Amino acid sequence: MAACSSLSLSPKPHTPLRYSHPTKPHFLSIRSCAAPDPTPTPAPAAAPAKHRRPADQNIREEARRRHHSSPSPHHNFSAKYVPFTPHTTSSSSSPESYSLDEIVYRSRSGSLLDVQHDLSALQKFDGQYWKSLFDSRTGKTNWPYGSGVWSKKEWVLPEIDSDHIVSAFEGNSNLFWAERFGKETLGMNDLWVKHCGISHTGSFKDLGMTVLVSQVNRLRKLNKPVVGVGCASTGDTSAALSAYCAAAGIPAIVFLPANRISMAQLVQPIANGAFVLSLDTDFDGCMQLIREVTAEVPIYLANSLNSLRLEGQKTAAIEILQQFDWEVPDWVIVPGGNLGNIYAFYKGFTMCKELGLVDRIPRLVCAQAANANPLYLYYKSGWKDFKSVKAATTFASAIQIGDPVSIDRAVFALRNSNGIVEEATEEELMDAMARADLTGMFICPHTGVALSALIKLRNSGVIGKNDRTVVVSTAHGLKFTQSKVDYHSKEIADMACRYANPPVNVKADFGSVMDVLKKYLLSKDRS
Ligand SMILES: Cc1ncc(COP(=O)(O)O)c(C=O)c1O
Ligand SMILES: N[C@@H](CCOP(=O)(O)O)C(=O)O
Repeated sequence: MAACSSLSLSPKPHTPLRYSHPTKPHFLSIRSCAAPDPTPTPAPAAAPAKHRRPADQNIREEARRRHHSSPSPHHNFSAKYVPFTPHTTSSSSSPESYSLDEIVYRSRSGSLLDVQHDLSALQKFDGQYWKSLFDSRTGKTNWPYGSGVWSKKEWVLPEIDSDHIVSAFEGNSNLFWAERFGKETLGMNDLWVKHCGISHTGSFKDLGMTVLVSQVNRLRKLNKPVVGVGCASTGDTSAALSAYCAAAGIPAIVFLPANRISMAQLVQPIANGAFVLSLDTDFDGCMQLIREVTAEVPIYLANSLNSLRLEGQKTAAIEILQQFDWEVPDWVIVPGGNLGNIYAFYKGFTMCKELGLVDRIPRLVCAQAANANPLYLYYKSGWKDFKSVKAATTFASAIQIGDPVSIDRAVFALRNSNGIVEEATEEELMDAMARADLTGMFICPHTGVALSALIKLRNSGVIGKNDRTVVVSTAHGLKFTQSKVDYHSKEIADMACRYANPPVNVKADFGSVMDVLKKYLLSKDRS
């Protein structure tokens, strides 16, 4: 029932909805209409273009020139890898550390790593300084600061040369005021959806991938042995990795669980020229394999096990604060799978507090699909008994993960933010997605999971009606259209699909059209 696909790229055999297409001219005929006129009238003499760069210059070179003429005063900011432990704080010192130019994913004891910034160097500047700096860069075309991630470069990868950065000017995503959904579904007036999926490859993964691929680009320039970059994926990490690697001319290798990701996700790495392996296993099996392969071959590991990714993802949290003019929301709800993102949000909020931009952090909620809920079960056990699960099929296919690599990071983030874990059944997440869409959004099933968590916490009174709440939307709904087609066709076993809105088949004559239209308008009149 979940969004499935096969590598053959053959159309799905069963297409429940039949929308009729108006007859379109063949694309060749459109092209011939637009063919250049053999005797074009001469264009009027163009006015001299203002602010145009000479043909041999670009924004990267401008940044390089700016840097040479006035080198950045921030040269003493630095960051390194330290082992992640539940007691790691941004200022604790560890005897074990690694340069970010080393290729290392785990500590000597096998724990995860964390990127630790030199907080005392950053603290030489007050909160107001950082706010003004970030605000001054937002949404511009200056390389690389126009990116929502690189506008926070000093807090992300302070030492990388801007010239090595691979960016699509990601971030700066819409913080959408969910006015109608908030009011009609939950009686809330301050509900927001952070649309991280309205982005370069259609998910929040772009935020971390620009950082990881930029660092790989640097490593290759430093002649480190990196022949390519690889990941296991449920479809979004692979899309982001492939796009950024294609932009940089670096080989990308992606391991995908066969028939478990959407067609739109599958075609992304294919189109971007990645080496795509479709494996007869689930995501956890792909993850195991990529870890074994990257231990043998100099392929750099791009999953969030690699803490570099989280440095980019944390900027979404900083961006939310920035968008609220540095006022802290009460709640932030994040759908969780491999569990890197919930920690990234915690880290972004915490850095803003430690560096004096805000005085508290929001409470975090991690939302899981009930069919893939190891964190939820752990939370319910009072954090006593973690067991990985065999993740079952879910419409929220990108979080169909039973053995999350960042489990320790997630627990740390939730404990330190007075956080909560919720879960959503298939029916709950699909209904929540449909209800949000009916108020003008077009969200993915994972965002449906987060909205279901919100509905539960609001109904139980944990989240108050005036609480400022942000739901993080992690991918674009257009990547998951099959789930919406299934829902609106009411073709899902054991699901009422209460908010389905199937098209009406009607005879193509005026009388028949008027009959159904009148009925529809009357029903609207009564509602
Ligand atoms: C669309 C989408 N939402 C949510 C998640 C969960 O993020 P994380 O794995 O960091 O928990 C993922 C990937 O896992 C995803 O692709
Ligand atoms: N949803 C992810 C799963 C892998 O997560 P990652 O953050 O560890 O790369 C995907 O799209 O692959």
